[in-house]
Amino acid sequence: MDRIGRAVWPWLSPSHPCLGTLSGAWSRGQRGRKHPSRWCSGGYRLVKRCLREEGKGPMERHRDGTSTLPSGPRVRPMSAAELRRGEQSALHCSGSRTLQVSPPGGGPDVVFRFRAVLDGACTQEDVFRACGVRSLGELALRGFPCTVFTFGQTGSGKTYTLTGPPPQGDGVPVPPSLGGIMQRTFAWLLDRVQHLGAPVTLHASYLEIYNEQVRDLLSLGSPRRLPVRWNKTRGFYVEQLRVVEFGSLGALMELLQMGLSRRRSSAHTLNQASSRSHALLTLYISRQTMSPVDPGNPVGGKLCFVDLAGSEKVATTGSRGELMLEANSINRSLLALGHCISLLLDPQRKQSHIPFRDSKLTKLLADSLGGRGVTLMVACVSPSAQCLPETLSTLRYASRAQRVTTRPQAPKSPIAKQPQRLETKILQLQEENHLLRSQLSQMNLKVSGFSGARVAWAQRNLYGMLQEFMLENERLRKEKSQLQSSWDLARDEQRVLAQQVHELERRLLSACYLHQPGLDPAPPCPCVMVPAPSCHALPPLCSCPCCRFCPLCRAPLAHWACPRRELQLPQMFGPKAPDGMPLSARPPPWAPPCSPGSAKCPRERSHSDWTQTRVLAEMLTEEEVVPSAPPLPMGPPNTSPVLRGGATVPNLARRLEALRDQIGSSLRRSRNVPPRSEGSQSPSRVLPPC
Ligand SMILES: Nc1ncnc2c1ncn2[C@@H]1O[C@H](COP(=O)(O)OP(=O)(O)OP(=O)(O)O)[C@@H](O)[C@H]1O
Repeated sequence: MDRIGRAVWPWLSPSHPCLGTLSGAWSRGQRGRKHPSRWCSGGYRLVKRCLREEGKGPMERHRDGTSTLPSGPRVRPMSAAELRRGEQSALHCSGSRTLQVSPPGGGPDVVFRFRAVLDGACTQEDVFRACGVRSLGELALRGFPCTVFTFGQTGSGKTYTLTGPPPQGDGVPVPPSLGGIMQRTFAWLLDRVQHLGAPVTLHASYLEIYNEQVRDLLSLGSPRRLPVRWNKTRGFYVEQLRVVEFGSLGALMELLQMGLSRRRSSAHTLNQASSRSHALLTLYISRQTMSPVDPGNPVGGKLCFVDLAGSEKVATTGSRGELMLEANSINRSLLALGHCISLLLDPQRKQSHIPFRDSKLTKLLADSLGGRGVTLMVACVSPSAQCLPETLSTLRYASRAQRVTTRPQAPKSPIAKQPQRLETKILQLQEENHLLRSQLSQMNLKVSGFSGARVAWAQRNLYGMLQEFMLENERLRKEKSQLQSSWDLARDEQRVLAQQVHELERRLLSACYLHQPGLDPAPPCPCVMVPAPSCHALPPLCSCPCCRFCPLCRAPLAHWACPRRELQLPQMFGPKAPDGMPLSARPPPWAPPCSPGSAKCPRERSHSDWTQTRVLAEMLTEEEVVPSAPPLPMGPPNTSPVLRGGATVPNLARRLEALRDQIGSSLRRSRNVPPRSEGSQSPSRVLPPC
């Protein structure tokens, strides 16, 4: 279906004075993308709402989600020079949307259909209201990059449409009634900003592209050449371009006048003030949003006005020398621009490479033509029959531009990007779920492929394994409780050893107190020990000083475990101990007393029980324990057993030994016994060798 045929021009009412005449403007938006469904449709809704708020009617929306902006041409009136030369008008308007081109000399008419046309009778205010620049301003305030540019033949009224007539002298401003789209947009924008209720920061830059060189029209000195760069985030941009902040309409107008006065222009046959460069004035709008979702996040939109230099036939304009060089440069860049637009318009080649790098102009307009912004293009044509070829070319472009579909993209804040990340995460999780499900189904298939006997066999095996695990757990639980009880016993023994030390100290004190010279010496100790390797690992039971050393090897004795000891003790106490308990089962004297109600009386424990408990306690504890053996006979003087974990056992045995020495010497002194010499042997100690 022909889109031109079903398109409507919603901006103009039937009673509008422009209808029925030859005038118009057309606009286009950004290029479509390969996957339209992935694009944010908020931009479209926003544009639609903006246009409705403006009372200009909605954009047309197509089934594939794209939309088209209103479009149409504008024709200037015949100039005084053309009228003087007696040139005829070749353009006629038939109806409100049809522009008819009648070649002089009786050739076939060419009919163009647009949504509307604007003729030379339209005032600047009519053009401003009709072309929808205010809607673009609203979009720019919401963060869209928007562009308005005029194109057409030289002398067709591009600069007049944007900025009004050329200034008559230095510093003489254009009368407000003749101000173009730019001045009116500035006034509207600043008025709109004041009523927004949110802080808005405005900046402006102004540059021209002259002979493929970018020059800063707002630079502090003379205009200088600036390079065009590209990076991933900004796209194409002009490096070191001066961007000026402004806060009032007067300041912005001054910037505009400054740029216009610096812009290159020359006179030729068709225009006495012909622009020799493309000029780009950009307003940067930074606005703090009041959105509860993303409060305070600045929205950066921009509104760019592009006044293109006009295409010209050198033969017609009579350009020579520098003018001809400028004309060639202008035509080359316009050709590159036309090529890019053609590719963008062609649905077959829309996805192919667009050669934006062919010229500085297409580089700087790349975002407007193929990015996410909204662009309004005003096609300016001359009614003169002498300019018919250029007029036809411009109208054909305008006609093709109507087929451009727009897909405005709403600006995305960092918070708006969050759902995108979450969406990616969800996709990853879904893939993982899918993988797991497929693995599970494969396992089910394998199990279902088993025969009944195999399934029974597997069940039996699993049951057996389960029983094994349960038994092992039970065994481990028992071992743990045994270890716990052993640990408790070791702690008890620690306490008992400490009590032994305390008892020895008490005896030392009492011996010193009972020291009375003149008493009979005590009988020699009847216990005679035989050194044995096992004896050295056991603590001495008897505190008698004569029992300290083995009579043969002179090593310190641990004689209470020596079997010979029990043979000798009956000489003193008879075959049984005084309490009637066998000696082997007799607990050491430092064993704690029986506590009533205890499960097992410690004094009923056998000697082996005590020994095992002591050794186990040494293995388990890393804390300070009472040593279970006397000092090693052959070791270095300060050698002490080392526990697990590196802790040194406190040499309490040495302390016990010293205490025994002191007790013995005290007793000897009290009984007048001469000190024992190392070599002397008591007669009672003459025993069979061990
Ligand atoms: N709608 C109009 N009403 C009255 N005068 C107009 C209109 N459009 C253009 N003119 C006049 O036509 C002349 C050429 O206009 P203008 O300089 O804007 O053309 P242009 O397309 O910018 O040319 P160039 O490309 O060479 O810069 C100017 O003197 C301007 O005042």
